[in-house]
Amino acid sequence: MAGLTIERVTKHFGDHAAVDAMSLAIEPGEFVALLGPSGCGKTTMLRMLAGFEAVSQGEIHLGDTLLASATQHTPPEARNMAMVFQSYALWPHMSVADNVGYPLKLRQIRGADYQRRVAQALDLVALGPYAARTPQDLSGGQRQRVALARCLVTDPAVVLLDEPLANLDRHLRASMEHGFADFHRRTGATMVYVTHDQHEAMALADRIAVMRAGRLVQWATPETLYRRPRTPWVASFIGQGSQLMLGAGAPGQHVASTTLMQGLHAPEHQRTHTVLVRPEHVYIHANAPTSQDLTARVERQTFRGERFEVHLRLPDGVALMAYHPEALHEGQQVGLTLTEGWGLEADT
Ligand SMILES: Nc1ncnc2c1ncn2[C@@H]1O[C@H](COP(=O)(O)OP(=O)(O)OP(=O)(O)O)[C@@H](O)[C@H]1O
Repeated sequence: MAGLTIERVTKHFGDHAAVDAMSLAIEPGEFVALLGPSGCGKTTMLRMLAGFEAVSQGEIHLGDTLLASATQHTPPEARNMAMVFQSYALWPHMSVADNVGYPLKLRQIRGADYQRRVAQALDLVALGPYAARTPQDLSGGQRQRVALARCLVTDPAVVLLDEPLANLDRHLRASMEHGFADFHRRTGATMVYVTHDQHEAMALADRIAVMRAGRLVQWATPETLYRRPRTPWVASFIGQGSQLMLGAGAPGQHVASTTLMQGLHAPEHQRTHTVLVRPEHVYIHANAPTSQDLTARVERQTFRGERFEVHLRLPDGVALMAYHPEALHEGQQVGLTLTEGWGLEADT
C-alpha cells in the first residue's frame, strides 16, 4: 500500500485552470472522495492521477515515487493504478471471467496463476457463479462489480473511481455503496472516488476533498464537513441548514445558544457574522409560542417518514429550517430555541 501526494497541482486547458494549485496528502489505504459541482475539476484531477492527462504545474507522488510534474509523466500503465468508469467499459461479447482476466493477459499471466486470480477477484465482488455469463446478461450493479473485479485483479496500489454509480437507480446505488465499502475493507487499497453527490461521498469516504472552480475549499472527514464547514458555500453544499446574520459568532467556532439568541436580536448594522444553524439545532415549541424570546411562522412542511422538515419564517423575514416529530399547521406561530450554531468565514 502506498499513499498519494498531490502538491500544488494545476491543469490548464488554454487560459482556463480546470484544477488550480490543488494539494492533498492521501494516506495509504485511505478512501477519499473528490466532491464538487459539475465542472469543478474533479474528473480532471482524477485523470491526472491516472496519467491520462499531464499536469501543467505541481507534482504527484505515489509513496516515494514521482509520477508526474511539469517535466515528467509516467504513463498510465506504469503507475500501478486501476480506474473504474461510469460506463463500466466492459467487453460486451466476452464472458465475465474473460473481462476480469483481460488485464492479466495483457501482462502475459497465464495458466493456474491466471485462473486463481480471476476466481479470487470474482469472489471478492460475490460474482463467482456468474463467471460464464456475458455482461449483457447482468444488471447494472453486477456490471459495475465486474468492472471492480477487473480493476482488482492486478492488485493495484490505488483504485480510481469516476462517478461509478451515476448510471444506477437510487435503490441500487445504496446497495452498491455497501459493496464499495466492503470492497475497500477487504482489499485495503487506496481509493479516490469522484462524485458530485454529497450523500455518496459522506457514506463512503474517510476524508472528502470539496472542490469549487478548480480549487480545494475544504479537506476533512465527513463529520467535520457537516459540523464545522469552513465557508457558507461548503455549508450549503453539505447537508441542510440555515445561515443567519448575527451580531455575534466568530468564524471557526461554536456559537452557544444564549449567544445565538442575543445575536439575533442585535441591531441590524451589527449583524455582520454568518452563523450556520443546522435543522436539528432548532427546537420548536409548538404549544406555548408567546413565552419564547424567538417566534416564527410555519411556512410549509414536508413529511419525511421519521420526522417533518419544517420551513419557518422569522419576524424579520429570515428563513429557517427545523425538524419536528409531529405535523404543524401552515401559518401557525411557534416559539423557537436555537441550541447551537457554527461561525463561518467568508467564501473565497
Ligand atoms: N480536454 C479538455 N479541454 C478543455 N477543457 C476541458 C477539458 N476537460 C475538461 N475541461 C474543462 O475543465 C473544467 C473541469 O472539468 P471536469 O470534467 O474536470 O469537471 P468535473 O468536476 O469532473 O465535472 P462533471 O461532474 O460535470 O464531470 C470544465 O470547465 C471543463 O469544461
